[in-house]
This record gives sequence, structure tokens and C-alpha cells, in this order.
Amino acid sequence: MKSRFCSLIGVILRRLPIPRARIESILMAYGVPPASASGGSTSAIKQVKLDKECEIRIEVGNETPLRLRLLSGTAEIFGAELPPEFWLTFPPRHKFAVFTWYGATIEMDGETESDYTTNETPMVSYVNVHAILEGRRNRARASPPDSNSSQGPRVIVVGPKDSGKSTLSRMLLSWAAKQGWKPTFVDLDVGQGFITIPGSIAATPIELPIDPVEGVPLEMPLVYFYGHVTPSNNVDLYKVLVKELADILERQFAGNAESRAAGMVINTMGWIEGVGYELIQHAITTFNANVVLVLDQEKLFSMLKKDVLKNNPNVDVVKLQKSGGVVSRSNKFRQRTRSFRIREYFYGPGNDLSPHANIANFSDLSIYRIGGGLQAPHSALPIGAKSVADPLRLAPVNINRDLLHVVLAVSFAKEPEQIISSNVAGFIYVTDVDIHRKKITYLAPSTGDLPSKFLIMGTLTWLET
Ligand SMILES: Nc1ncnc2c1ncn2[C@@H]1O[C@H](COP(=O)(O)OP(=O)(O)OP(=O)(O)O)[C@@H](O)[C@H]1O
Repeated sequence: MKSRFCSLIGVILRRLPIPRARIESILMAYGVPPASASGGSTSAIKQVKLDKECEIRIEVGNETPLRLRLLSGTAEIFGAELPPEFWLTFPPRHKFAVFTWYGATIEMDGETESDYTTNETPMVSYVNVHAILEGRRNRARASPPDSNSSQGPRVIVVGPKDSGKSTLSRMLLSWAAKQGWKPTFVDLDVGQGFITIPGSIAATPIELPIDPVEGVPLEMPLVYFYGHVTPSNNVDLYKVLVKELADILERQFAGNAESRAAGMVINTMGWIEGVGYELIQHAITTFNANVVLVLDQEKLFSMLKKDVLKNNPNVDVVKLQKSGGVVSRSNKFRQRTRSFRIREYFYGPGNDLSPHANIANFSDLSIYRIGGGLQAPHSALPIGAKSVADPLRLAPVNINRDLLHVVLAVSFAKEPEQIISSNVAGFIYVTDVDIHRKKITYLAPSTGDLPSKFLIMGTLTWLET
């Protein structure tokens, strides 16, 4: 049963590029009649000519999706080239830029919150970084497999909130994939969840440029569930999971010269002060990063340059300009995006997946929470007393109505003691708890039994609307 669930979850996690025929059904899912059925969208179609090294920055309107296609020339969205003459559909509130190196004309159909063109972009400096990484990958591939120099670049992208870290990460990955590499994408940002749902840290090989609409294809993600959307909830647990993920990747690299040479790109969260800064340093050393790209902030750059080079003078710490196109997102917007990401996990980006409602007996499930809850500050404890809250304590959860609307991770652990060190198979969403009949109803990506009875609960909830 385990393998069935896992293989199904693998299929469901995988987000393949949308076939042309499905674009229309995605439009319908957003409540927009397909152009062929309505004889054309109600909104104006407009053409935009882009000169070389220019981009158009677009924020899709709040209500309806936007269709866009390349009419002539060449253009890319965050490193992924646009296919000619092919309509792409971007969901409401999506923010992105279409950039061209040599000039292009695009056509847009739908409402935008804003759209404007500019020739002021940091793209040349970004592609220069890519060229240097490319040289390092080639040198790594040419080195003897068990030598130190067979390790390709391990790039970590850091910077404050909304500085364009995820965007730069995806560009570097897409450009590398376009040249035939399979770099590993590591996402340590539990707040947004670029690879899978928020509250997780994850890694996946990138074999093709990242789809501008669908995002990262999830064929073989390695996911650890932290359970909260900010590392401050349980810093020790966050660090332990980062270490687990790094150790597994280290083992994978040891046995795979190709992915070792391709290296990795690590996306981080925007918390850069105090403990957040410590966590950035922790990630740099844990993943043995050899290139640190600092976006936007002079202070962070000079601090990291001093602290990182003190420990390892071979690391390159590079400051890069933030793109003027990066959009600042409010907390409310981030919350909404998180909800959308969870919905996408179960239903697919264009409502193209069908999750299943399953029922289990209370006795079939063992739910655990990691950490002793909020730690009391020392000042709040009697003199001489120590806080007993252990951030890595595994606490069984009593099944009751508090589980309603909670997102739980399904652990690969075989014993409770393995829960912290195990990655997860996927996620379920609790839709009903029947105390009387001792039954729990949940939404899962597939039918059948769960691959394990061990479930992890954090503070991640979702209200299905
Ligand atoms: N050149 C651009 N034009 C238009 N939108 C852009 C551009 N670059 C980035 N964006 C958008 O700006 C938003 C923020 O960018 P991004 O997610 O890369 O920032 P971040 O630093 O990773 O954010 P976080 O604070 O969550 O870590 C995203 O919606 C992204 O698509």
C-alpha cells in the first residue's frame, strides 16, 4: 500500500507543463470563458514591442487571469524562454516580467493591475554570475570524480524580504538547465514554499527551465516538514531539519557526479536580523556553500563578507543589485499566497487535479507535534528553575476538533523516534473530526491508505473556500 500511495503522490506532486488543450479549461476554472467559445476575451488585446535588454513588468489583475504570447523575437520569463505563438495563462495577482535580450513583440489579453516597460534591469549582472557558475560547473565535470574540485558551485541567495531571492534563484536554475545541467534547487524559505507547501523545506533537481506558470516540476522532491511559516516558532527544529536535508543531499552528490558538478542553488528566507542572520550563517556552513549572493543590502553584504570569510576564505561573497521590478508584498498578500499554494497542492495550479476525501479511525493514526510549545522566557521562571520545554520533544496529539482545518504531513518514519529525521511523503488536510464515531475525514492527493500512520502537526492551517 505504501508504494501505491507514494507513487500516486509522486504523480500528483508532479506538475507537468500544461498541454495546450488544457489551457482553456484552466481559464474556465478562473471563471473566464475561453476565447474560442466567446469569440474573444472581453478585455482588450494589446501588443507590446520590447527593445533589446528591456522588460515588461506585469501585475495581473485581482479577478481574472491574463493571457500572453510571444509574437516575434525571443523573450524569457525569469530564465525560461517563451515558446513562439503559444498563449500562456497567468493566474490573478501573479507578478512577473518578460525580458528580451535581442528584442521581441508580445501580445497580452486580459486585465493587469499594472504593466510597464523598462530598460533598467540588473539582468546583465545576473547573467554574468551565471556565466561564472557555468565555468565552475565545466571545471567540476572535468575534474577526477572523487576530488574536491569535482564539486560544482553551491550558491546561496540571501537578502531582505522582497529583494528578489526566489526570482534570481529560478533564473540561475533555468539558465543552467537550458544548458543541459541538472542543478539542485534547495528552498529553505518556509514562509512561501516555492517547491511545495509553506512550512516545509525542500530540494529537487531542476531538469528543465522552470515553467513560468506552473513553477517547479515536482518529480522527486525531498521534503521535510517544519510545520510553521516562520523559523522563529522553533529555531532549533528548523536548524535540525536544514541539517537533515543537507546531509541527504551530500550523500546523493557523493554517488552522482553529474548532479555534484551541476551544484545547487539555495533560496533563503527574508529574515536577516538577529537570529535570522544566524540562520543564514548556519545554512551557509551546513550546505558548504561556496558562493553567497547578497541581494540589495550593503549592511548584510559587509557583515557576511566579514563573518563568512573568517571561517572559510574560499567562499565568494558577491553583492548584487535588486531588480526595480520586485514587488513588495503585504503580510495579507503573503497569507493569501500561502493559502493558494496549499490549494494548488491538492487541486493543481489550474484546478486540474482531484484530491480524495478519505476516512480513518482515530486508532489508525498517530499524530505528533514537535517541540514543547512556546518556551517560557527565563525571566518568567522561578529563580534557579530551568525551562523544561524541549524544542525537539515529540509530543503525541490527542485527536479532537482542534484538528479541523489543519494541514498534516505524512512522515516516512517507521517509528515515532524517526519522525524528526524523516522526510515526508506528502500532506493531508483535515476536513472533519467525528468525536462520537472516532473517525477523521481528510483530503489527500490520492485514494488508498496513507503510506505511514505517523503524521506531523505544526501550526499550518487552511480554510478551503
Ligand atoms: N523584474 C520583475 N518584474 C516584475 N515582478 C518581479 C520582478 N522580479 C520579481 N518580481 C516579483 O516580485 C515578487 C517578489 O520577488 P521574490 O519572490 O523573488 O522575492 P523574495 O526576496 O524571494 O521574497 P521573500 O521576501 O518572500 O523571500 C514576486 O512575485 C516576483 O514574481
